[in-house]
Amino acid sequence: MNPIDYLRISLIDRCNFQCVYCMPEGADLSYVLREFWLSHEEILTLLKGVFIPLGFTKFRLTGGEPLLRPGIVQLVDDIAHLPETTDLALTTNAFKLEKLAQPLYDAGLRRINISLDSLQPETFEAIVGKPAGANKDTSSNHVRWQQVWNGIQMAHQVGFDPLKLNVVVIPGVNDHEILDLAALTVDKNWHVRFIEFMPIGNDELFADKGWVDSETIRQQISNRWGLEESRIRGNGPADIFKIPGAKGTLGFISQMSECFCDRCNRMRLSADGWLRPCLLNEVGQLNLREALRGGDSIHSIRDRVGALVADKPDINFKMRESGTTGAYSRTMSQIGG
Ligand SMILES: Nc1nc2c(ncn2[C@@H]2O[C@H](COP(=O)(O)OP(=O)(O)OP(=O)(O)O)[C@@H](O)[C@H]2O)c(=O)[nH]1
Ligand SMILES: C[S@@+](CC[C@H](N)C(=O)[O-])C[C@H]1O[C@@H](n2cnc3c(N)ncnc32)[C@H](O)[C@@H]1O
Ligand code: SF4
Ligand code: SF4
Repeated sequence: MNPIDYLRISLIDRCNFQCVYCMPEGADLSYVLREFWLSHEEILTLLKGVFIPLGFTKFRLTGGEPLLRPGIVQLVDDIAHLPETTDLALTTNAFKLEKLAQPLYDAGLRRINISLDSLQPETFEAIVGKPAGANKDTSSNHVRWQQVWNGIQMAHQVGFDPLKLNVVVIPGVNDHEILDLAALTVDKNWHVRFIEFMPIGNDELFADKGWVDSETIRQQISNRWGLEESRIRGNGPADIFKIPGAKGTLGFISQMSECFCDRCNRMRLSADGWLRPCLLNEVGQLNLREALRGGDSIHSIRDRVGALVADKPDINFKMRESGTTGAYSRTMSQIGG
C-alpha cells in the first residue's frame, strides 16, 4: 500500500478572489465562523499528537487563501521547525505574496505553488471574479493581475525553489494561452502545471464546456517545441515533462482523463477541522475539531484517524460510478484543492 504521509491543511475557507471554477458568484458561500476554525494550537496538537505519530511528514498549507489567515508566518515557522517535518509547502493566489514572501521564507518555507490562470489581465479578471464589494467596472483589472505577478517575482527573488504555477484550463476561457504559459518555463526555472478542471464548485461552467485533457495540451506544446519527460521535487500527482533545453518543467494534473488514485499519498484537513480522506469522495470524513473540543483523548483521536488511514485505499475517485461525484457539499475553496 502507498504510504499516506502528506496532509493538506486548509487554514481558512475565505478568499480575496472568487475564481469561476472554485467559488463562483452566486454559489452558496456560507463561511465557517471564525470560532470554528482550528486554532493555531489545535493544528499543532493534531500534528504532534495524531498525524506525525501516524507517519505524516509532508504538509501543505492551503485554503481558501492561506495568506489571509492571521498568524500565517508564525504557523509556518512552527510547522517548519517540527523535527519530523520533511516537506512544508504552500498553495496561494499570490495576491498578498509580495509583502509576505520574505517573512515566509525566513520562517522556513521553501516551496510555493501559485495559481496563475492567465497572463492577460482581462482574462485573469474574468477568471478570478469580482472582488468583494466591487461593482462590475473592472478598472482594477491590471492592478490585481500586476499584484499577483509582483508576488510571483518576489517569491522568485527571495529564493523559493521549486516555484510552481498552477493553471486550471477552461475551454473557451484560457485555453488559448497554453503556449504562452508553457513558454514561461523556457527562460525561467519556473514549473507550470496544467490542471484538468474538476467538477467541484461550478457545475454550470463544468457541464457547459467541460475540461481539456492533458494529452491534448501536451500535444499542442509538443507540436511547437517538442517535449521530454522530466522530474521536479513534489508530492503531488503531476506528470512532469519539459521543453527540450528549458530551465523549468511542465506538469500535468489529469484527474479527469487518467486515474492516479493508486499513488494517492494524502489526506485533507479543513479549516473547521474535518479530516477528508479523498478530494473527490465524501466518504469517511471525521470531525477532529469536535473530537478535540469535546474532550476526546488524543490517543482515541489517533486511533480513529489511524483506522481511516488504513481504509484510505478504498476511498478514492474510482468510486465515481457509485454516484459520489454528483453534488459535492463543499466547494474547492472549502476543501483546499
Ligand atoms: N484529484 C486530485 N487532485 C489533486 C490531488 N492533489 C492535488 N490535486 C490537484 O492539483 C491541484 C494543485 O495542487 P497543489 O496545491 O499545487 O499541490 P500538489 O500538486 O500536491 O503539490 P506538489 O507537492 O508541489 O506536487 C489541486 O488543487 C488539485 O486540483 C489529489 O490528490 N487528487
Ligand atoms: C482551492 S485553491 C487554494 C489555494 C489558493 N487560494 C490558490 O488559488 O492557489 C488550490 C488549488 O485548487 C485549484 N482548483 C480550484 N478549483 C478547482 C477545480 N474545480 N478544478 C481543478 N482545480 C481547482 C486551484 O487552481 C488551486 O491551484
Ligand atoms: S482557486 Fe484559490 S484564489 Fe481562486 S477562489 Fe479558489 S481559493 Fe480563491
Ligand atoms: S481523487 Fe482521491 S484518492 Fe484519487 S488521488 Fe485524489 S485524493 Fe487521492
